[in-house]
Amino acid sequence: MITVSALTRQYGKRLAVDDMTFDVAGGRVTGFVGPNGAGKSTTMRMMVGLTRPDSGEVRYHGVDYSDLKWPARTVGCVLDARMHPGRTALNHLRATAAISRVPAGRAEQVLAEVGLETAADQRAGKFSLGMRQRLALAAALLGDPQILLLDEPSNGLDPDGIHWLRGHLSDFAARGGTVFVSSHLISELSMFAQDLVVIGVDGCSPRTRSRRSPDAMTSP
Ligand SMILES: Nc1ncnc2c1ncn2[C@@H]1O[C@H](COP(=O)(O)OP(=O)(O)OP(=O)(O)O)[C@@H](O)[C@H]1O
Repeated sequence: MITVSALTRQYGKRLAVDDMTFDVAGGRVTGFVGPNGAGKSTTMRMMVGLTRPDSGEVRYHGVDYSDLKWPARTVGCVLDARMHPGRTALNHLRATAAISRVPAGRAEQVLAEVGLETAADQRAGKFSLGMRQRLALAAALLGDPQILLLDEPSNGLDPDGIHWLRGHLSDFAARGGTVFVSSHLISELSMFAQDLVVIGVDGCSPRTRSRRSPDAMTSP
């Protein structure tokens, strides 16, 4: 369970995230939907300590992210698909594994898990956006986390890739994992998310709500 309480972040005069409160249940896929500029990325970055909130807090089973014993092994993130262009896919994962203190052997496993084993020795700089998204997901899976936070992970994926991603995330949740995945398209999330957090253009909490059934979803 992730609890987001009264998160607020301002950039200059722009209130990017205003008093955002919601929770994310374990063992389910929760979609995070809102239009461009609504504050989804800023919220997700604050959830893993990459952007400092002006106020508010995020707790994972009651524990602050900065106090988690193994943050990278607890929470796997795809917050952007940038990576060192000169590194091969396998070397990128090995380097990430080393930083996260994960056994290097996991690199091959997660590469196969995302269907990139035949591209192991190709440089990431030559990858399509869809392949980079798969590689970013592989990096997020390295630490065998219980929680996945994914910001627009289907960007650049073709229809087969999107179908594969939905299945992969649903399986992850069915095995007890927690998935929090953003999109600006409610139609995309409604295909597989069980819960939904909807935010408006000003990223404010009063328009944030959870739905417990895809059948009940409507456009924000
Ligand atoms: N580093 C930053 N500096 C200044 N303003 C920022 C910064 N990051 C985000 N913003 C602003 O905060 C607001 C929310 O941006 P954010 O990227 O969180 O929205 P989003 O919902 O993820 O949008 P998108 O769907 O387009 O990715 C926007 O107005 C954006 O311009």
